[in-house]
Amino acid sequence: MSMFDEQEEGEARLMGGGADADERAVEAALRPRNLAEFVGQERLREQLSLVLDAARGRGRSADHVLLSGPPGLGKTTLAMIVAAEMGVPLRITSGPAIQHAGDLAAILSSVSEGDVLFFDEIHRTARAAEELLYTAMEDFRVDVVVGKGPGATAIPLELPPFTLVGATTRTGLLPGPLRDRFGFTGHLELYEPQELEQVLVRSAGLLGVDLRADGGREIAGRSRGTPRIANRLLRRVRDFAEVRADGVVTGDIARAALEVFEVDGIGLDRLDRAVLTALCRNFGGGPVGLGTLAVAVAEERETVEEVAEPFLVRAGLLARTPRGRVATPAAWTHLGMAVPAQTPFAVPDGELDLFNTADEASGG
Ligand SMILES: Nc1ncnc2c1ncn2[C@@H]1O[C@H](COP(=O)(O)OP(=O)(O)OP(=O)(O)O)[C@@H](O)[C@H]1O
Repeated sequence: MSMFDEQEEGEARLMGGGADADERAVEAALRPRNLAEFVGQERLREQLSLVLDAARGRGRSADHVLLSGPPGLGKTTLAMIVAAEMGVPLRITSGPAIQHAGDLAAILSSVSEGDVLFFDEIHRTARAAEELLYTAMEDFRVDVVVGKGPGATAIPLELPPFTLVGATTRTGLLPGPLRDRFGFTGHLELYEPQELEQVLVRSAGLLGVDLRADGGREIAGRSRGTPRIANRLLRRVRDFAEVRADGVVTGDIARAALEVFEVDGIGLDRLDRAVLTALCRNFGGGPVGLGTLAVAVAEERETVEEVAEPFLVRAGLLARTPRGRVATPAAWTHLGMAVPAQTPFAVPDGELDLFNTADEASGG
């Protein structure tokens, strides 16, 4: 992986495997190019537009921006929009691409005045590089250490002012000093179905798909609050409509297509259902540690936590508690199982963590 890397696919599981280059190209083509085209996230859009207008008015580069939220909600898109709105180039790198402080120093020293540096998965940056980031962000300076041991000297390297746009799925994983160096922090929320319908209408227009209102409603309702998923489902429904029908995407066509692709009525896919099923069937509804749950569904902890859980929590099917993951009665009902007389879903006040992660004491 190069230090400046292309955006990796955060969520390719829907199609059962990595999205190929074509899929990525289509995704790129569907990205909104400016804030006006960006659907939803009203509050964040307003705040960001104020930050950018003010910076433009002062003729300065914008303050550093931190964007957090589950995959596929538009963090990369917003970073691109920040650069476009400021009329400056965008450079892209990511936490995992930076293994050593030197990697980061190389990137920072190649940044020009005003550039926007998009730093994806910033919470995964190596510790040694992180400290370099502190002075780079605050003082536009990096201290490059030359030599080793007692003879080592730090040579300060002045940087031109630039804007760092950091993206993370979990703000809580960022060390305080790093978080504090962002002048503006925005959290992206899962989208409402009506907003996803707007995303779909726009995408259908760009892709030349004949999407009817009921088709859009059906797809939006099964997109787990996520524009990336809405756009992917639209493409799969289009495949189905073209191969098995006349290409028009109606509600019936969308339902039939999504059944083929194993996306259920509320948008849960195979992984979501596997997590719920394991929780209800293997662990009696919990509480169970995240790690144990991840092993039970043969997935990485991060995938369960960052990809499956946010929507399961939002749908009221799963709760994160300090003692572990717990199924709500609705989970059994959704899986078509009888709700046990006593479910573990009796969470003391204040222990229910609906949107953030309470890493359970048991660790899992
Ligand atoms: N608000 C929006 N309006 C319209 N389309 C959107 C919006 N947000 C995201 N999209 C679409 O969803 C796709 C995914 O968005 P993006 O890559 O920006 O998400 P992300 O949050 O950076 O995801 P990850 O964390 O996985 O990198 C893009 O192709 C874009 O077209």
